[in-house]
Amino acid sequence: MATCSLTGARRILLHRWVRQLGDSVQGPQLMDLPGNWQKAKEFFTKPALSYGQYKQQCVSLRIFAFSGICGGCVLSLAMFPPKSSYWITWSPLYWLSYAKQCFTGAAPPLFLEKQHGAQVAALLRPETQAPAPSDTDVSTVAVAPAPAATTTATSAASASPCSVASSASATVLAAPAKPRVVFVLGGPGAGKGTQCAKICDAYPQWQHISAGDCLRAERQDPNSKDGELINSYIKDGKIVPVQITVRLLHKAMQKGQKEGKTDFLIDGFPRNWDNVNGWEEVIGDSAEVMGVLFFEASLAEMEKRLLGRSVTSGRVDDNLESIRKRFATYEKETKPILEKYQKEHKVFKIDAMQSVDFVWAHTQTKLREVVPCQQV
Ligand SMILES: Nc1ncnc2c1ncn2[C@@H]1O[C@H](COP(=O)(O)OP(=O)(O)O)[C@@H](O)[C@H]1O
Ligand SMILES: Nc1ccn([C@@H]2O[C@H](COP(=O)(O)OP(=O)(O)O)[C@@H](O)[C@H]2O)c(=O)n1
Repeated sequence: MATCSLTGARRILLHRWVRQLGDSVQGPQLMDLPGNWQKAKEFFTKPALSYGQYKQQCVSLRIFAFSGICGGCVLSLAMFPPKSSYWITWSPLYWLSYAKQCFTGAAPPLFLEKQHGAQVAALLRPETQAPAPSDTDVSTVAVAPAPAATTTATSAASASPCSVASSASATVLAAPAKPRVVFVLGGPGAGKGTQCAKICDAYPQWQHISAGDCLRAERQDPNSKDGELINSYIKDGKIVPVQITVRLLHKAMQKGQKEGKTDFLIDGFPRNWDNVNGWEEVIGDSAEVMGVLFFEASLAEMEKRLLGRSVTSGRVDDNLESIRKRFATYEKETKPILEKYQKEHKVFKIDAMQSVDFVWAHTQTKLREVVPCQQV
């Protein structure tokens, strides 16, 4: 009995103590959101008459303030993501496409599919590198005296296609044995040229060669016998016969090599089977095709961009009629080419619908995957 009344007295004391601390608020349960919302609103509309009421209003308001701030932070992170390539690689926005790639086979293979070799002796004596390239054959350039490929590795037989060797005291870095090529594809106006220009600005070993630019330059040449033909093909959004295109690409690569370039972005090529076969015949094994950067954007977005570009480009094909024809050619002829490279695990997709800066960050990440041993 005595114990019982002692417990009762303690309870009353404790209750009073808690009340003085202001913890005895009475109101809706935490999960009663409508009730809490009512109380939270009262914070602004109905001044509290007691401390208990005031505390309850604060507690209710806190629930909405907390979720509002957290929600706002998450939303702003999604809308204005940090410009870091790490974020772009691992952002939840890309999880779905990565999961898809696992099943469609578009992901790059985990293990090497072919053998890569390197002349270790030559690499350890870089001063004995091959002479300057000749005018006629891309394949004659063994090691260009250019900005070297710039990642260190532990072995010359490294999995990467760069020629890299290491010795006990120092690591010798050398340019690749063959010129390395990355094809850049995507619909007209997807932003291929814009991103290629950024790559070349940032990394001097790269050269941007746009098939379209080569053809337009050739068309302007009064001595060219192909000028008229090129003009009519471009106007109609059709693909120019590959003999013409690949000759111009080859010439541009040779010029780039003389200037010390080792890596080439071949933009807008190959656009159909004719292009693929022509490349194989003329360039073939003399260059190493590392992969395809594919800029993916909707037709509506590309049309909008091309119409924007038409204001200043002065291009005969930047008008609605030619644009639609180019889209048709892209859908019919270029997409099957992408499938071919996809089967070879060589396609590296980039979401080109985002802002230029966002696409640029993603491009750098992908370029590192295509050419793993270079400094990008
Ligand atoms: N990510 C982007 N967002 C908005 N506009 C872009 C983006 N990338 C490029 N553009 C613009 O779209 C137009 C087409 O870009 P361009 O790089 O010439 O495309 P492509 O070489 O694929 O035909 C240009 O006017 C360019 O400034
Ligand atoms: N490999 C190629 C690339 C371009 N071209 C022609 O050049 C035009 C312009 O190509 P481009 O790459 O400069 O421009 P976009 O269509 O990418 O904006 C194409 O529409 C084709 O007519 C070609 O015939 N073969």
